[in-house]
Amino acid sequence: MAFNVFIDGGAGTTGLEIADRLAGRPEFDLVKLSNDERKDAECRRQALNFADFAILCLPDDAAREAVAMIDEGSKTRVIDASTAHRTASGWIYGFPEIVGRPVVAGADRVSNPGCYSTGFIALMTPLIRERLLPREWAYSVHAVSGYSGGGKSLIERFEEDRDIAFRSYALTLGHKHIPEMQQRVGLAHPPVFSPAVIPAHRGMVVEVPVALEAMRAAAKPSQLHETLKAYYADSPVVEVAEENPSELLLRQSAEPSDKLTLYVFSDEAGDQARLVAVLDNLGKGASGAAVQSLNLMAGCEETAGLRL
Ligand SMILES: NC(=O)C1=CN([C@@H]2O[C@H](COP(=O)(O)OP(=O)(O)OC[C@H]3O[C@@H](n4cnc5c(N)ncnc54)[C@H](OP(=O)(O)O)[C@@H]3O)[C@@H](O)[C@H]2O)C=CC1
Ligand SMILES: CC(=O)N[C@@H](CCC(=O)OP(=O)(O)O)C(=O)O
Repeated sequence: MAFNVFIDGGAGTTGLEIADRLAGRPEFDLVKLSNDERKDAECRRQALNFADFAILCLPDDAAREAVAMIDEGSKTRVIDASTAHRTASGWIYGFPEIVGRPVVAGADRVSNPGCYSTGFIALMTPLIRERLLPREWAYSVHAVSGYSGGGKSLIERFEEDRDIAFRSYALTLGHKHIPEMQQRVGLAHPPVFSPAVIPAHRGMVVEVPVALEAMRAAAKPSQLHETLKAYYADSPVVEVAEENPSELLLRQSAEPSDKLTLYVFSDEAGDQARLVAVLDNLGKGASGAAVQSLNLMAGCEETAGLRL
């Protein structure tokens, strides 16, 4: 028998991409609300309680409201794509490579990682756990995202104003992904985060520069690379590049992808490195990650429906 899946916010950017990845999957039946019903509280409440799985693709407040609509003792299991529950107790962080596949598989409340956080956490967690980089350092993170990362409103803005070549933002600091970056990696200080948007629909580069010599790190870049490679050796989604290209490009024509690729670039002496994650903000950064968690929770093959 198929599982009933309700995507609350299913008409939005993340929701539509999740539906695409579930299309043609006999294990899942989508519970659909009409355009008139999709924001009606009673229709949503019924769908949320009827579903085996509710995937929330909503702004944070609406995601909190949706969780509150689920009756106590209801069988509904939740995957929340918003920021609302990423550091909340009682929620499992939906990053199977980091928290463990069985942990996600057995969870009833899963919070999907933020897109930028996905790149940062993937790069940093193995290296901090192995004590190759210090927890106490004040790290910086630089990133660019395709404009679909800002949902329908940012898509509209970039598609109307074709003159924007680059948009740096979060200039008062304190971006909403910082708490999950710090907490999940276990850092002593919040990283300084500088995100930007480029005129491409999708795609993301997240970079952490590490001054290995200055921070007296216990490792050279080759060890960082080997450690990441060993950590993700059994992952069908995360790959660690064997060869370093001379440049990294995001393409405006990029197709959806659920892969996450990690690089370690360094100088010849090995005193400095640039740790870089390349992903699709709508893939492993959002919808692909949600489907990966759903697969594990439903007992399906981890990568079913993913674009790898
Ligand atoms: N886009 C991305 O790359 C990523 C997004 N996310 C997160 O996923 C969530 C969804 O984002 P995204 O898909 O980009 O956003 P969109 O703005 O594209 O979609 C949000 C959808 O939610 C609907 N909605 C808003 N309020 C309500 C409500 N009260 N009841 C029912 N539906 C509602 C909107 O309706 P309407 O169509 O009428 O506006 C819209 O369809 C957000 O929390 C976002 O931060 C996470 C990682 C990456
Ligand atoms: C380009 C852009 O605007 N990106 C979004 C983050 C996208 C994402 O990961 O969303 P959530 O953390 O909300 O789930 C932002 O910086 O707010």
